Parts: sequence; structure tokens; C-alpha cells
Amino acid sequence: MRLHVADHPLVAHKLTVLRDRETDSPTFRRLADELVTLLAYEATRDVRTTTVELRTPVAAATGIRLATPKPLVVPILRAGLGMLDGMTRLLPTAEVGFLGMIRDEKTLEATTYANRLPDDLSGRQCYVLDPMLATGGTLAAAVHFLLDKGAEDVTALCLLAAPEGIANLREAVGDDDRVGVVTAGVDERLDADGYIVPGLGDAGDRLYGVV
Ligand SMILES: O=P(O)(O)OC[C@H]1O[C@H](OP(=O)(O)OP(=O)(O)O)[C@H](O)[C@@H]1O
Ligand SMILES: O=c1cc[nH]c(=O)[nH]1
Ligand SMILES: [Mg+2]
Repeated sequence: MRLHVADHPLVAHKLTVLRDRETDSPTFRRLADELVTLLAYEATRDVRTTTVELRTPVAAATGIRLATPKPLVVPILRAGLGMLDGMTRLLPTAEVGFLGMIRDEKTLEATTYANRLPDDLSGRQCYVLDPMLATGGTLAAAVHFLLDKGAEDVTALCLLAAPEGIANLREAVGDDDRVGVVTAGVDERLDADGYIVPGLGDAGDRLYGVV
């Protein structure tokens, strides 16, 4: 499994404000949006491209463009929705599929309650959006789901990860380099309720309020 932890002062600054419990929802949404754009820059390093010939106003030139089939961006509802606009701003031609997943507060088991994805993902590069990689149960299930549909590779963009979740995901996917995680930070640990410490709290609640 590939793992990239973004090491940049702008990322660290935005993450610090995001963590602050005094940060309100509108500011939290804006920062999550800005952070995902910075993460997307790293996560798309291996996006498939094709060489093209063109003419500039001055001369003939060779360049690259994104290849087809287009990348598929998959936000995991609910909190992953807060990362969608930032990602599609960088990848405007990407298609978007949706997975709705919720973690049981007691057992911490993830279940899928919604799925709107193409049936066949053969040859597709997938970018999963989920701000929190805690126990890793949600992401492991999402990654297996996409690979089982034929995805060529799956890269997850997370705002924060716990060491336990990274280890669990690594165990779930083994040394499969088709799977990667790009995160803005790796925190200390999980608490007894499965929350990342120090973390930023419940990402879905902070983005959208308690429902
Ligand atoms: O790594 P895990 O232990 O599986 O936990 C991470 C998941 O928990 C949160 O979702 P939640 O279940 O709170 O749903 P929500 O996005 O609707 O708030 C978060 O957005 C992740 O999807
Ligand atoms: O710390 C955590 C763990 C899971 N989900 C969240 O939103 N926050
Ligand atoms: Mg939540």
C-alpha cells in the first residue's frame, strides 16, 4: 500500500485551524475544500495521461492531457462530500460516483447504505474522498468494493489518519500497490470510542451539523 503524508506548512496551517473546536462550520467547510485541493495535487501524481500534439500561437508543441477512461472520484457520504468540490476543481473532467457508508457508534463496524457507481470499473483510476481514516473499516470496505468492480487503482484522500487505521488498511490490502492513501496528517492514536486523538472531532458533524 502506498502512503503519502503531506509535509507542507500550508497544509499544517489549515489542518491546525480545522482542528480548533472554535472553528465554525462555514470556516471548516472552506478549509476542508482548500486542503483537499492541496492533497489532490499529490494524489494525482500518477494520473494516466496521453501525449498530444498541438500548435501554440508560436510553434508546434508536444504536451500531455488526461487519458481516457476518465478518473472516477468517489466521496464517501456524508463527510466525504465536503471534499468533492475541491477535488473536482482540480480534476474537472472526472466522473463522480457515490458511496454512502456509516460506522456503528458502538461496534465501529462500517455498513454501506447507498451506492451509485458504474458497474464496471475496468481500467478506471479511482480517488476516494473521506476526511477521516480512523479504524480503517470504512476505507477497507470501500477499497475492496472498487477493486472488486475492476478498478485499476484506488487512492484515498484523507484529512487525518490514525496509525491503527493505516495498519488495519495495510493488513486488509497487503502489499497491493494499486491502493494508496494521501493524508494531511497522521495523529497519535484512537480513543476508546474510535475517535482520532487529538483529531478534529466528528468530521460529518463539523461540516454539516449533528443529525
Ligand atoms: O475508519 P473508520 O473507523 O471506519 O471511521 C471513519 C469513518 O467515520 C466517519 O463517518 P461516519 O460513520 O461518522 O459517517 P458520516 O460521514 O455520515 O458522519 C468518517 O467520515 C469515515 O467515513
Ligand atoms: O475521529 C473521528 C473518527 C471517525 N470519524 C470522525 O468523523 N472522526
Ligand atoms: Mg460522522
